[in-house]
Amino acid sequence: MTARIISGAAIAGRIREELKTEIAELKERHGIVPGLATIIVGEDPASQSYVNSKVKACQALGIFSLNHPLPGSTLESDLLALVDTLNCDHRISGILVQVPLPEHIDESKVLVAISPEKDVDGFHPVSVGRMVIGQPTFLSCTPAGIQQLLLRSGIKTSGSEVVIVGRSNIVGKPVANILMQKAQGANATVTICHSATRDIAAHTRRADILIAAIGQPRFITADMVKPGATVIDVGTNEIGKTAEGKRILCGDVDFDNVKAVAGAITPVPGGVGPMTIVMLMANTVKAAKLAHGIS
Ligand SMILES: Nc1nc(=O)c2c([nH]1)NC[C@@H]1CN(c3ccc(C(=O)N[C@@H](CCC(=O)O)C(=O)O)cc3)C=[N+]21
Repeated sequence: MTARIISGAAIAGRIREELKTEIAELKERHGIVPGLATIIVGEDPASQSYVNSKVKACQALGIFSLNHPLPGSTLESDLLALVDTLNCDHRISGILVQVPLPEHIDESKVLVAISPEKDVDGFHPVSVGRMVIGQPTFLSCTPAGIQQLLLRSGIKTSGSEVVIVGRSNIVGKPVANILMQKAQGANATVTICHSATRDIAAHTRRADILIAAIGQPRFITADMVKPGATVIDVGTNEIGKTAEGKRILCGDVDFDNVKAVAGAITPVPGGVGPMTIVMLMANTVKAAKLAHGIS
């Protein structure tokens, strides 16, 4: 058997088309242009490349965007002051501060400084809290993208065994919460594995849906996957550069071998990554509507 490839790139393309229509309507009927502000501190090339993709995605959809690249030596107080300015800027519907931040800046302080109404990343404790108790909120983009991938590929989560490897605040924990939620009928039975889990493979082999968000190239091998399972690969590990200096990416899943066992699998690149970006656009549109009382 060889797995069906779930193309995040294709599904993200369809969501982009839906958003384009919605954005054009907002402009025509209400004179509203959604706006996204991105802040990046320091010069990490991977972070710069993600932020560039976000800015490009905004331009393609008709979302106003402001990027603030700041030097790595930026003071925490200056970053907080910029967030505050953007909180008050009526052109800006959503604010994204790229993480990780340099060591001298307290990430949690910066994330709580973002107004929850503009928290399109869904990292503010208020957004996280609302998500956990199933209230309407901004869902963080990678977990929301995974949910859309499953929904739009016809993969049933209700009653399914979902096993997540990785317990980060930006992927593992939120995706677990979203998929176990009764709201929208997600209703999965969720297990989270991490570095202290005894016998990770014993858990992953039970998964109907296996989500790999570890940050280690090819961590999930074929023997860890139940035949026919759906495998979602959240990893974006840089394993080298081409002769032209382009990054070579590899997921957390040993794709070539796992695809012979799995029923469906997401590739890297072209899987979860493009979904993350399009869900950020969706959250920005949602923030603009909320700010203007349009539902
Ligand atoms: N505040 C904040 N919000 C984030 O959402 C956030 C962040 N910080 N920090 C870093 C992670 C990582 N992340 C990715 C986004 C897109 C791709 C993506 O589009 N990947 C392409 C390949 C891109 C390439 O070729 O470099 C793909 O998988 O097809 C990957 C990773 C968002 N993150």
